[in-house]
Parts: sequence; structure tokens; C-alpha cells
Amino acid sequence: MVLAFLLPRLRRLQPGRAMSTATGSFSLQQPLNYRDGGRVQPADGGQAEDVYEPATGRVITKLLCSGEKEVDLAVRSAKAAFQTWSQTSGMERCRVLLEAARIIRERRDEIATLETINNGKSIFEARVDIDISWQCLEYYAGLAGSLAGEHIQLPGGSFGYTRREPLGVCVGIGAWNYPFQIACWKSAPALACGNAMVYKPSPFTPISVVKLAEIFTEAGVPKGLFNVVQGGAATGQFLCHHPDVAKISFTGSVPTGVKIMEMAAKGIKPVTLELGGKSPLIIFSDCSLENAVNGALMANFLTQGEVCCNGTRVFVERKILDTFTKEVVKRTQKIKVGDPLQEDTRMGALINRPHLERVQRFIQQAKEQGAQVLCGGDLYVPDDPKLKNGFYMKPCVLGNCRDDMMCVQEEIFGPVMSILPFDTEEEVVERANNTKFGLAGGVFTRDIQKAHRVVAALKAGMCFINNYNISPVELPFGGYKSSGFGRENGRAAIEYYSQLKTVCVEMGDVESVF
Ligand SMILES: NC(=O)C1=CN([C@@H]2O[C@H](COP(=O)(O)OP(=O)(O)OC[C@H]3O[C@@H](n4cnc5c(N)ncnc54)[C@H](O)[C@@H]3O)[C@@H](O)[C@H]2O)C=CC1
Ligand SMILES: C[N+](C)(C)CCCC(=O)O
Repeated sequence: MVLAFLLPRLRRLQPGRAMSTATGSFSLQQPLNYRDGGRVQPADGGQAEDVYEPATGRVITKLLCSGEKEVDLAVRSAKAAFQTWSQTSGMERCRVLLEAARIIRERRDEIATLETINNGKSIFEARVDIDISWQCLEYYAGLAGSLAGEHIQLPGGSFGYTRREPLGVCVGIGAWNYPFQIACWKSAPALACGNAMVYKPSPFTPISVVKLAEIFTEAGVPKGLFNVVQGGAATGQFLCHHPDVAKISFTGSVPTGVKIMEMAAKGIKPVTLELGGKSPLIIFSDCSLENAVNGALMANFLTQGEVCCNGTRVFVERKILDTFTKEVVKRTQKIKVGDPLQEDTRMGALINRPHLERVQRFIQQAKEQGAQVLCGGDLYVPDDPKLKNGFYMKPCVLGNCRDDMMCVQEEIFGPVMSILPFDTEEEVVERANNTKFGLAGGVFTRDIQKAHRVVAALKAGMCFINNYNISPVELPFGGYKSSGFGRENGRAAIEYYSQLKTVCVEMGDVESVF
């Protein structure tokens, strides 16, 4: 069972507060910025952008982009909240974060519904995202009380100790594929460590993060500790350049990651970069075929394939190429695409029209370069008239692929799997690593030595053996090479939201050199 890791946690779920919004009926008038404990209109900027419901192509609200003044107000407010929050004990922070986790769990359906409306992913998946989100808050709540330094003995009874201190106002900049979850992956460790955060979601998905801000306030974080500013690149730049910002954690594309690092360099600000990928999934002939097929679907088709760590280069040992491919194609054709708020839908709509067209161009180019479309790839227009203008396509499996094709080299960020045959372990490891990215990788085999040997050789930050794309919050997540650096989740993230102070204590007299 691919989702088995979640089941013990899901059993603890309280019944969700049901939300009955139907696709095509949602609209929002409330302001989308959040500052000092409430929703506000931005103080300046004000350029309006349409926000869409991908399932129908409708505009559901307008986003007002924040200008320099608004960004400054948000950072100032966070700085003031930091003064009190950073002085609380870890146990106090733990209690507040646990309360926030509890509220998210209670409003799971409501938040998942908003996420589905604004992102286009199926409600089934959105609920899993929200579960991972509250688990993340619970996890860092648990760590908050035990953040500690070391005590080191020195000669003559002298000693030193280290303190793990917060950084100050951290900036989170998120992508549109996991709007609520990305905000939790950043804010939970940031707040647990005693920091404040100003968060800027993607302008495509501005809605659910404001709910998170409201929940933090309700749970008892000081006003201003978690502020939201809305906008695109210009707003992001104001944030990155702000002198009172201590750290930037970014999730998004490689080109933007480069710009973020350049801006951070000017202020000597530490950065966490969670960037794109083109990860390999290696299927050996001695695998459990059923698990490998399930794994390949998990690795390619969650959130319409708009997942950074997707295993989109599926290397299959030639001996089982035909059997594996046949089964993967059969299962892919059965994926129910359509209204994402329907309980039995498993693939919704892509984020917007330009992105859908970009994915289509990749498929067209793949065909021109000699790949064979084994299934899907075409636009899909559901029968339901209200979905006619939605951004749907059928999940696609490409055969006859070669390593030099664009579809195998570039991140498509859509539901497109490329199948590549291989003959030997040595060969496949070399080909798997032959990429500028290094976010994730996976291997399916029953041979445990081979499994560990292969993942040890993969140049990627997040490797899976006999599964793919599950995300226990206890495990660090992040990339190698152009996929970025720094880690989210797990104990490792603490290091990226705190700084170490060393205190050297003299118990004797000063022996001066002079
Ligand atoms: N490694 C990871 O954890 C993840 C990586 N991604 C990557 O993100 C990409 C898709 O997301 P997009 O939102 O299209 O990426 P993007 O890079 O266009 O935008 C990401 C965020 O950065 C902001 N931004 C854009 N230009 C900026 C600038 N000059 N200064 C400051 N902020 C700026 C955007 O408004 C948005 O909030 C894919 O390449 C994907 O691989 C997406 C999700 C997770
Ligand atoms: C949740 N998971 C593992 C499927 C994806 C997380 C990374 C991302 O934001 O794309």
C-alpha cells in the first residue's frame, strides 16, 4: 500500500468540518494580505492580477500585488513580534504550534477544498497534503521544547557552551503546486526555532496560505509573527532586499533560485533553495512488478505531475520492459481525470492555460524527436459543461525515449512519464546521474544489497527504495546540484532556521600574552 505510512496517522483524525462548495461556485472578496493578526489590503502597489480556478478556468478573485511600503510594513510587524516570540520557551512555542496543528486537522476538509479550488489537484490528494501539513507542525512542536546546545569542558574547570538562537525575520517564498504544505514546511521549523516569518505564496495560489495565517493567530502566536504579502517577482524582490530580513527560504524554479541567491548574497543572508528536478526511477527486473508500477504512477502523476521531486525518467531493465510498460500504460489509462472536487477523481486540472500549453509543447517536441506516445498526452475536455474551460489533459506515457531528448532532459512539470530501457546496473547509474538536477531518485528491486548500492551512487538528496513520493515529515528533504541546497523537514531543518552561539567561560585568571 503506497499510502500505508499515513494510515496510523489518519486513524487519529477527527472528523473534518465538511465544506460543500461545488466546483464553479467559489469566489472571494476578502483581502489576501495578512499583517498584524488580520487581513489587510496592501498599503501600496495594488497592481491587480486574476486568480483562477483551474478546474473551470474562472476568475475567482483578484490579487493585489504588494509594493515596497507594504513589504516594509509586513517586515516591521514581524520584527516586533519576533521580540516577544524569541523570548518564549520552547515548551510555550510547542503548545501554540500543537494548537495550530489541531485546528488544521479539524478544518482539514475546508482547507483541502480551498486548495483544490485554487490549485486544481484532486480533493483526495489535497486532503493528504493537509495531513502532511499538520503533521509537520506537530513534528516541529515536538522539537521546539528540546532545542539545545552543547556543554564542552575546557582545562582548569573552564567550559564552553553553545546556544541555538533564532535568526530573526525569515522570508518564505513558495511555488503553486503545494501552496499550504510548502507554507507549513517553512513556517513550522521557523516558528519552532523562535523566528518570525513573512510569507509570499505564488500569485497563482494565494488563498490557502491566508487561512494558515489566521490559524496561527487563533492558536496564539503573537500578532505579526506570520505575515503574508501577495505578489509576484517584484514583491519577492522587495522581500529579498529588505535589510531586516535574516533568511530566505525559497521553493520554485532554478532560474528564480539563481536570482534569489544573488539578492541574498548582497545582504549575506543564508538561503534554502528547493528547486526543480528531473529525477530517475530505476526499475530492476527482480522487483515486485505491482509495487514498481504503483511506484512509477506515484512518481509521475501526483498533482497532475506538477511535483519537483517526480521520478520522470523511468529506467526499466530491458528484460521486463514490455511487461512493465504494458502494465503502466493500462493503469495510466484508468486514472480518472475530471472535476477535482469529485471524490473519485484522481487527476484534476493543471495550474493554468500557459502551463498546459507548455506541457503540450514538450509532448509535441518529444514526438518530433522520435518518442512514441503510448497513452494520453492530449487535451481533455470533460463532458460537464462547467468544466469546458478547465486546464485538463490526459496523463501521458512516452516510450522509445533516448537520454538526449528534451522530454528526458528538461523538467516538464506535467503528467508525462518517459520510459527508458537499460541493461546493466553500472550503465543505469551513470545515465541516472547524467543530469544537472539532483533532487530525488528511486530504485525498485528485491535485492537489498543492490538497492543500497544504487542509492548510495545516486547524486540526489532524497532517495527512495521500493516506494516513491511519500513524504514523512520526519525525513529531511532537499536537493543536490542545481536542485538546490538546505533541507526542509526532519531535524536537519532546525539548522537552517537557527544560528549557533558559542559562549566560552573562564573559571581561572586571564593569562595575558602581553
Ligand atoms: N524543490 C522543491 O521543493 C520544489 C520545486 N519546485 C519548482 O518550482 C517550479 C514551479 O514553480 P513556479 O512557481 O513556477 O516557480 P517560480 O520560480 O516562477 O516562482 C516561485 C516563487 O518565486 C516568486 N518569484 C518569481 N520571481 C522572483 C524574483 N525575481 N524574486 C523573488 N521571488 C520571485 C514567484 O512569485 C513564486 O512565489 C518548478 O521548476 C519546480 O521544480 C516546485 C515545488 C517544489
Ligand atoms: C509531497 N511531495 C513529496 C509529493 C512533493 C513535495 C515537494 C514539492 O513541493 O513538490
